[in-house]
Amino acid sequence: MLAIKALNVTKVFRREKNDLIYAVNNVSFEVEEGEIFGILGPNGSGKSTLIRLISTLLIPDSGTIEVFGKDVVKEAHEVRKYIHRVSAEAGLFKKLSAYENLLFSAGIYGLSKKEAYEKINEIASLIGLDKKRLNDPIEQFSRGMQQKVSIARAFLTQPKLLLLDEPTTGLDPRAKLEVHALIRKANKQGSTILLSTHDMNEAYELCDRVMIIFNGRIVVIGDPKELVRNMREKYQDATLETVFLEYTGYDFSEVDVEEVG
Ligand SMILES: Nc1ncnc2c1ncn2[C@@H]1O[C@H](COP(=O)(O)OP(=O)(O)OP(=O)(O)O)[C@@H](O)[C@H]1O
Repeated sequence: MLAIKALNVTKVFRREKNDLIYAVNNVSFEVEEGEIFGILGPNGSGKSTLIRLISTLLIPDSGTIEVFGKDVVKEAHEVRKYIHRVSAEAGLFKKLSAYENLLFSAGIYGLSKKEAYEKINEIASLIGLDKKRLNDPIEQFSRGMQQKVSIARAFLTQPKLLLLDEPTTGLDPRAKLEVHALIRKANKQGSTILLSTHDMNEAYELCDRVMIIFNGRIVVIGDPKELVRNMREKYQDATLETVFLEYTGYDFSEVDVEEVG
């Protein structure tokens, strides 16, 4: 079964009267159930907009998106049962402790208090969240720690589709690896994963397929290892970063570096 089927999706933002931004421009792609699917693209290329469309937070101007066969506009209520989205703005209650935030979410998802405590402790140790600090209010947490709490929240339940908008931005290298392990674990347990990232190593290691978007349009979709292999025919030491730069039209060899002194 398809986890996501997007067909000719366009989302336009109006800045001023005649100034239109095609944040997502006639995009079609499919994500198979069970995949870890990465969205890559420069700043402002439309990654977050696309994730917000899939998670029913925005309505497309044209085209359709189905999540496990349900239309994100006409059957938004059904779609919301399948998904959980994590984004950079952590969306936590700042005055409440991490525990309280997680218990609150667990309650919404119908976990008993006992189940919730067990789950929270398990996930906290998996992502290296200091247990001693779980009772501190979120506003006293660093950005990375807040990010970890919002990731922990996503793993309290087993969503059919996990939408992770730059889940590891701002995390230290160890925390990144811990989150990667958690993503793999959730995937093994049955969650399909869609994640956006600026970390090419992360995408290369984690994703079954990646999609690079540029100015709201898809420029390439494929297995990252295969994309790199193909690129090595042109550049011997190509990495996914080379693929990214090639497809998004950036060429650093053309940048003049001014020498000072
Ligand atoms: N609510 C909005 N109103 C107006 N323009 C918007 C809105 N949201 C996004 N945009 C514009 O749509 C385009 C795509 O933005 P989006 O946030 O989807 O990019 P992104 O690829 O997620 O970027 P980043 O990597 O910087 O997070 C940008 O030009 C952005 O300014």
